[in-house]
Formats: sequence, C-alpha cells, structure tokens
Amino acid sequence: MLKIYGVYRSRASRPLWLLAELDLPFEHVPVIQANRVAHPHGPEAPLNTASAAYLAVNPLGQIPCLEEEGLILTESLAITLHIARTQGGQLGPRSEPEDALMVSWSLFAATAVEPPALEIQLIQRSGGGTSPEGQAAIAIAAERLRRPLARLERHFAAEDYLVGGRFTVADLNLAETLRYGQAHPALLEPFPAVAAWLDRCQSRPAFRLMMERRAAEPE
Ligand SMILES: N[C@@H](CCC(=O)N[C@@H](CS)C(=O)NCC(=O)O)C(=O)O
Repeated sequence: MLKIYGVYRSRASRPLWLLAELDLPFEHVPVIQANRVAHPHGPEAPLNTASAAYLAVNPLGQIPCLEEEGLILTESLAITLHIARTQGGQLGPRSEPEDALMVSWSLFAATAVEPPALEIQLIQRSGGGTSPEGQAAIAIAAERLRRPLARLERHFAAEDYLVGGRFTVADLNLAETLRYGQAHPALLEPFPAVAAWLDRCQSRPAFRLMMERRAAEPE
C-alpha cells in the first residue's frame, strides 16, 4: 500500500490533500521535523527527520516521502505528480501535452512562487512582520512575486484552472505554494482573478479536510 511519511504541518500537506481528493487508501507515517522536537535523538523522541529509522528511508532527512512497491520518492511536487499520473483520474493528465503543462506549472510553483511566498510566511511567523525591517523584507518578497502573479492574473482572467479547464494536480501544487504568501493578506489585492482561483481551490472539501487534520496536530 502507498505510504506517505510526514506530518500535515509540512509540505506533506500536498500529497495528503491530493490523497483526500482521490479518496485513496494509504498508510500515513507522521514523521515530524527534527527542529520541532526538543531532543530529536532522545529516547522519548517521536519519529523525526533526524531519526536513524527515517534516514534509512530517506537519507536526505526531509519530509514528505512516498514509498510504494519499492519506489522511494522525495520532493512533494514530484510525489503529487506521480500519484496524479498513476491514480489521479481527472486530477491527472489526460494526454502528454497536459502532463507537460502540469510539470511546467509545478516547476513554476517551486521556483517562482514558493521561495518568496515562504519567506513571507517565515517573517510573519517569527513576528517580524511588525518591525520596519520585517516589513521591508516582506515588501521585497512581494515584489519578487509580482511578475509570477501578473502572469497568473492574465491566465485566470480567462480560465478557471491551470490545465484542461478543470481542477488538477497543477492547481493543487500551485495553491499549496501560494498559501504561504497568504500570511501577507495585501499580497493578492492587486490580483483578484488569482485570489478568486485560490478561493476556489481552498473551498474544496478535500482541502478543508486536510486543513482540519493539520490544525489537529500540535503546533
Ligand atoms: N523541496 C522539498 C522540501 C522538503 C522540506 O524542506 N521539508 C521540510 C518540511 S516542510 C523538512 O523536512 N524539514 C525538516 C528537516 O529538514 O529536517 C519538497 O518540496 O519536498
């Protein structure tokens, strides 16, 4: 059976959201980030990214990780693309061009969107958003997102979703990277079509279920 390693409060949210969309059976191993554990090597420590048992599965020591019939796959977006291709139904590609577009949008999410969006979330989480330095750093990250968001705004002014006129793994991958940027509510104000698309994605029952399970985990 397909196995996913990683707590909901991590990039494992991406495959876990997709699996909820598809209602697929899987085994969940809630490996937690070592930096969230007081003594990651202590005898009482939960299974974490520095545990020898986890490093034997993923020597990189990061979550998420998928294990399926001898295949070990890391990189959250590669995991979701793999699940979508093999068991994704309408959420996966229906043709080679669709597959190419889903990979392209996922790489766009990982390279153009995730780094500045994550920067915003990290600053806000550390409480830095109220200091002048923090606000300046957020403004720089928001500026780095301006061109990718403008590109998306043009797309969503004409289309409801990224590929094939339907919600797919490409939307899920992009939505979960852009979610970090929502820590700065003004970010999407100049991009109403992007905001409406993100709302469509986040209104889905499977997203809400994933977020409920995430909220149920200790902070
Ligand atoms: N590019 C990777 C990043 C994975 C990653 O950084 N995971 C974090 C949690 S979201 C992690 O494992 N941190 C704990 C650690 O590095 O020990 C992906 O998308 O899967």
